Amino acid sequence: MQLPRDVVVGPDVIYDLKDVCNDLKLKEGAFIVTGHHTKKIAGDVVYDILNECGYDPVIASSKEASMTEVNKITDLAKEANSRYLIGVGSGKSIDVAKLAATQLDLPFISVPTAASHDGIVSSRASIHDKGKKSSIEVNAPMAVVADTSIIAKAPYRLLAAGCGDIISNYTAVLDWELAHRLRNEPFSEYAAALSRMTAQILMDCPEDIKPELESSVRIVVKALVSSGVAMSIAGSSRPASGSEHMFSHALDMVAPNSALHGEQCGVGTIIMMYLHGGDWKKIKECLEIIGAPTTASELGIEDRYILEALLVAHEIRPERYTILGAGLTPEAAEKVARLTKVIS
Ligand SMILES: NC(=O)C1=CN([C@@H]2O[C@H](COP(=O)(O)OP(=O)(O)OC[C@H]3O[C@@H](n4cnc5c(N)ncnc54)[C@H](OP(=O)(O)O)[C@@H]3O)[C@@H](O)[C@H]2O)C=CC1
Ligand SMILES: O=C(CO)COP(=O)(O)O
Ligand SMILES: [Zn+2]
Repeated sequence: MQLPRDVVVGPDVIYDLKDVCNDLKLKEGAFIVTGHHTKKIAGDVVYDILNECGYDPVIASSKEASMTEVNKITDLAKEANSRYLIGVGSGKSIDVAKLAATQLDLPFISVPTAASHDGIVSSRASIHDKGKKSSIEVNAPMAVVADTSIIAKAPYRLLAAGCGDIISNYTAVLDWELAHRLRNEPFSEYAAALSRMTAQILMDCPEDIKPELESSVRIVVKALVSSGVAMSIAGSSRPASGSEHMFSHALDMVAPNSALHGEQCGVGTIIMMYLHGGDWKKIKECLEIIGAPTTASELGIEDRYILEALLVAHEIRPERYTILGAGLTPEAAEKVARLTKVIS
């Protein structure tokens, strides 16, 4: 099981990065991967911290989570004789750095600027290749440095999306239990309990999640870390990714303008909870209190793409058995989307 060795969460902890690197015996040879917006917000700060230590860092921006970008970063880091990689930014930058580090068999440090999903800590990377997005098993970050002052200043939409990704653990675990019962799929009680408890903590206090509040960011980051740990224990994303994630991955494929990963997973959780016969109204209410989307129009996605995604979601990962089984009929897809008020 791979777990981060250091997880540092709190205000201004970006300035503890030097101590984290020293603790991990990582000094010279840092390669920083950041995003176009997040370079100014945190990438340059990380560069300056390591430069002042005389660690001679290299910094590069990555525009998308694609295999082309991963290979570009891998080549640049190889040329620079880098000894470790640091992903500074949101999901895209972290995934690119994580996979490049794995390809080079080098340590990786995650410095998220937004708490938008549990990829900030997990041993998975979501990468586009030849028109298809795949979730790839990679080395887990050696350390996670989550500066809650920086994350609190990120657009609130990103934090609300992170909550959707956490709440989706409910239906992911229900799907996993179903696959265990019907298909004898290996199941970890411990990973499932941790994942469910993580979602429960958030569901118990949705009103504590508010814009620009450092305490809200802390709740969400800690939950994302727990979700990542649950996936590491399971050795797969099963505890945090079920039918609701398949729906989100399907939306990424069929909708011309997809929304944020966590936003789509939150809406997917409402629908899949209905199919499981669970309390979908509670999920919807909780997302509404947080200020995360609960309808197609709030996602900025036309109703017809929601229906299309529901019809193909079961094909996304045929080996992962879920409540979607062999797929919904068009009538059933429309019924569930209307009853849950996701489409009108
Ligand atoms: N590895 C895993 O397990 C998982 C990976 N993913 C993947 O992650 C990606 C989505 O990540 P997500 O974070 O939702 O979205 P993005 O990575 O697309 O980031 C959204 C935007 O927010 C910006 N941003 C980030 N932090 C700040 C900040 N502090 N202030 C202002 N702007 C900010 C980013 O800027 P910039 O342009 O600088 O990046 C970017 O433009 C997808 O590729 C998805 O597949 C999703 C779930 C799990
Ligand atoms: O997003 C994830 C968990 O929240 C990762 O899951 P996937 O394996 O579906 O990419
Ligand atoms: Zn997710």
